[in-house]
Amino acid sequence: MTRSACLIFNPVAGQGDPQQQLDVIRSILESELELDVCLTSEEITPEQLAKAAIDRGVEMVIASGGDGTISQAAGALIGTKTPLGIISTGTANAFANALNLPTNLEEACRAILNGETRTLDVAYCNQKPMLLLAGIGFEAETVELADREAKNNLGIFAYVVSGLKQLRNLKHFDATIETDDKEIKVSAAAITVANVAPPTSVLAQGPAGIIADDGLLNVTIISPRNLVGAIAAAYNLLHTALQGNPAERDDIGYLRSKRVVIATDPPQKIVLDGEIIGKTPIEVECVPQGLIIFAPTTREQPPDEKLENLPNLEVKVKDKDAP
Ligand SMILES: Nc1ncnc2c1ncn2[C@@H]1O[C@H](COP(=O)(O)OP(=O)(O)OP(=O)(O)O)[C@@H](O)[C@H]1O
Repeated sequence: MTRSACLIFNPVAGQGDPQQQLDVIRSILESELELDVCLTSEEITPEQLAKAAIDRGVEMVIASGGDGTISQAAGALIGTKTPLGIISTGTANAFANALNLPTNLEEACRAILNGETRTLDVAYCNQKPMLLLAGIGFEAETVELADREAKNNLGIFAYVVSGLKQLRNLKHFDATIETDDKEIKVSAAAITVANVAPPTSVLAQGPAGIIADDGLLNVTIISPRNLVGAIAAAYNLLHTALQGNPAERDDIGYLRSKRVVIATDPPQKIVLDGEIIGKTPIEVECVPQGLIIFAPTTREQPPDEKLENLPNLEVKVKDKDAP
């Protein structure tokens, strides 16, 4: 019997041609699914559309858009048995990158039709669904500067440009962090609470390995003394994350907890899965194994070497046994 699915499609996410993307998605998915296509608008959220789809009894919900769209659609599925299909067409696509999900349209559609699923932790941040992370301070200011116009003009570099602008404006705040077993007071420029995060979400990379199904949130606290310290801290975080090691500078701290409450003085902006949602305080609670997603279990690893087509290329393979 044909399975029923609701496709929630954000027509303004990312920089691609939405009509062409929708045509490709439909042509693949409609071969095997009874597909109900719902477009998001500024007023109609992915969460509302996903809730209505569940009420209609669909067997799966598929979200196509950026991290904001995917996170909000997932919100309606937390704690249900309805799986989420993910087609990333956004600017950063951090969720797909963190979980090694396909970011190519055709591959993403095939992964959904294959039907292999995986169960992940999710969280609620101030009652809103969180798949990736909540950023306080620096990251929120950076995301706010990278508005739709900047993303349309610069793509992913909109975040880099606004991050560099924001560095010149680095401000510290006092924070109180309450975890399952501690209350911590600290001065910081950025605090990130992550469920999952790709290595490019540098400010989340304090601990080694952010595990998507360990039932815990990862908190990274960054307190650089000045601009040079901030750049050095960001470099250290990226470098250690790519090597799978924890950060090791005195101005970076990290811890894990199932629930975290953070208050700041003065109040700081919060970015939740790519969208500004207001100001501190925040309360984040992990929902272990709260979401089922379609995910290929065996994906081809990307090659770790590419040299072909470089100008004047000559490659000589060394004899390992030679002295
Ligand atoms: N039809 C629409 N017209 C205008 N805005 C929309 C529409 N549908 C959704 N939105 C807005 O899109 C935003 C979510 O975008 P989303 O995160 O999916 O993509 P993105 O910003 O390109 O990607 P990323 O999160 O990777 O940077 C929300 O702020 C939402 O209000």
